[in-house]
Formats: sequence, C-alpha cells, structure tokens
Amino acid sequence: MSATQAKRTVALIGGEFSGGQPKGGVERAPKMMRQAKIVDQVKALGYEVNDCGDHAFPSPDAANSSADPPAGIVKNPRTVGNACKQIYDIVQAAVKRDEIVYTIGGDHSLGLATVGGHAASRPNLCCIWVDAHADINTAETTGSGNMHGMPVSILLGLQKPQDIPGFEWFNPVMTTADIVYIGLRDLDEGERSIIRKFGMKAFTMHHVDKYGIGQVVQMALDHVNPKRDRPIHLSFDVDALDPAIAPSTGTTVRGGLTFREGHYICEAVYETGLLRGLDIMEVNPALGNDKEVADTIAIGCSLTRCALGETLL
Ligand SMILES: NC(=[NH2+])NCCC[C@H](N)C(=O)O
Ligand SMILES: [Mn+2]
Ligand SMILES: [Mn+2]
Repeated sequence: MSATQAKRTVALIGGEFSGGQPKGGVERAPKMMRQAKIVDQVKALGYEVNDCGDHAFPSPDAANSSADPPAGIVKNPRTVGNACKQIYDIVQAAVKRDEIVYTIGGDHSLGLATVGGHAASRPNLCCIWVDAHADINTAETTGSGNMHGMPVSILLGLQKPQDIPGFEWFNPVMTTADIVYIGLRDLDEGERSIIRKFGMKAFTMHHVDKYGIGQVVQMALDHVNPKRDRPIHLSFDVDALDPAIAPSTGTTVRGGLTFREGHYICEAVYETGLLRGLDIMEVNPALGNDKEVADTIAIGCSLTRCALGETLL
C-alpha cells in the first residue's frame, strides 16, 4: 500500500446510459466491467467499495421522441437531463460521505453529472478531462446535436442550463480556469473558438508529442492545481486513447494516446494524493469484435487500477 494516498472508500456508480449519442451498447459497459471483476480489483488495492449499483434509464428511441422532442438540433435533452440529475444526486451523496466517486459510463454526457455533482459538494474541485474531443459544444455550436459533445459547456455555464429542456435544475459552479484538457485532436470550429475565447488550458496530442506525457501532466497540474492542494476529478473518455488499443468506443479518432501515456496520466494523478473522482466513459461493448471489446474493457479496468495506485510502489 502506497503512502501517497489514504485509502478512502470508493463509491462505484454504474451509469447505464446511451442517450447522449446515437450508438447503442455503451450502456452495457458497467455490467461488462463488473464481469471483468472491477470490484474485486479495486478491493485488492486496499479500498472499501461502496457499491452504489448500476442505474439504467429509459432509452430515447424514436417511439419516445414525442415525449422528448429535440431542442433545436439538440437530441434527447430531457432524457439526458433526467439521467444526469439522478447520477448527480448519487455522486453528491457519495462526496458528502467523503468517498472517492468512481463512475463507469455510459456516454460522456454523464460527465456533467459526475463532475458537476462532485463540484457541488467540493467547492475547490478541479477537473482533468482526458478526451480526443473537448465536449464543449453549446446548443448553438453543435453540429451533431449529440449531448455527449456538450457536457463541459453546461458544466461551466457557457451554455445556460435553463435554455435546454431537462437541465433547469443544474447550477454551474466551476469556471473555465478549473478544468484542463489532455489528448484533444478532434475539435469542432465552435469548440475551438470557445477554448480560445476563454483562454482555456488544453494539451492536444501535438503537445503530448512535443513535450512528452510526463511534462504535459505536470503542466496540466500546474495550471489547475499549482499548489497541489485542490481535490481532482479525472474524467477519462476512452476515445482519448488510440483506437488501436481502445477500439470499442463510439467516436474513434486516430493518433491518440498510447497505452502507457493513458495509464501514466492515471498514475500521475494518483501520485498527487488528490484524486477524489474518476470517470471511465464511452466504452461500448457493441462495437468491434470479441478481442477488441475485451481489450477495451480491460483498459477501462487497468486505467481505474492505475488511478487508484496499483502501479506505483
Ligand atoms: N464524448 C464524446 N465522445 N464526444 C464526441 C463529440 C463529437 C463532436 N464534437 C460532437 O459534438 O458531436
Ligand atoms: Mn468525451
Ligand atoms: Mn471523446
């Protein structure tokens, strides 16, 4: 057991949700990671696990579209808002018990609920968002209308929650200075201008190549956590990884993080002793052949273990 981090209880939350994007199957990841023995793996690292269960949500199929019509081109807004509200409440309760909140997605629209629910109870929280995408589209800038491309804009209040049906309950408490990106390589034009306009810190794959992952993580921490005294939420979209190593995900982009770079990020965050929230998002067991699915599930598990201290002496 490492000296760097007290072994808090880990609250495990399964977010069986796919309504933030069009591809079915991503809601099955929590069960698949359980089958891969994620609970035992976390316990084996010395943590207590408070299993908060898997939470399923009605699927936003065409038959339901009259109950949840698009807002402009934003799809399934009430369905996503409702799922987010439920996960938000569960996350908030876990944080109040001082547990490490560990959410297995589900699509990344739930990032609004995990980071938002966490920040609501830990005001000094900062966030490291590891992703090929910035997920910072607003209702204005989104081209796809898929809400998994929008959680960060709502989280930071750049997109007013009150203007999206289903999100009226959400109260933004984080700012553009509280979040840092690693792994970006596929930005929409509108996202690019939002990031520039607010001077947000983003380490793209270009920066990973240029400085190396060690420097990048240090610079990311120096930005959001210069005194290393703020609790950290690590929201990890597995599409940040190269599709060669994590193929079973809905929006793959070539040129991603290597296996080691991805795991290094988790290890370095663990090493700070400040990790209080972790999301493993966008694993989709319906995409790819058996080996690809097994590899992607296994990587979801190994990223988790690294963030909880497995690979450090
Ligand atoms: N969480 C994700 N995988 N997001 C992908 C978003 C892709 C694109 N930027 C969009 O808005 O649709
Ligand atoms: Mn994402
Ligand atoms: Mn992504």
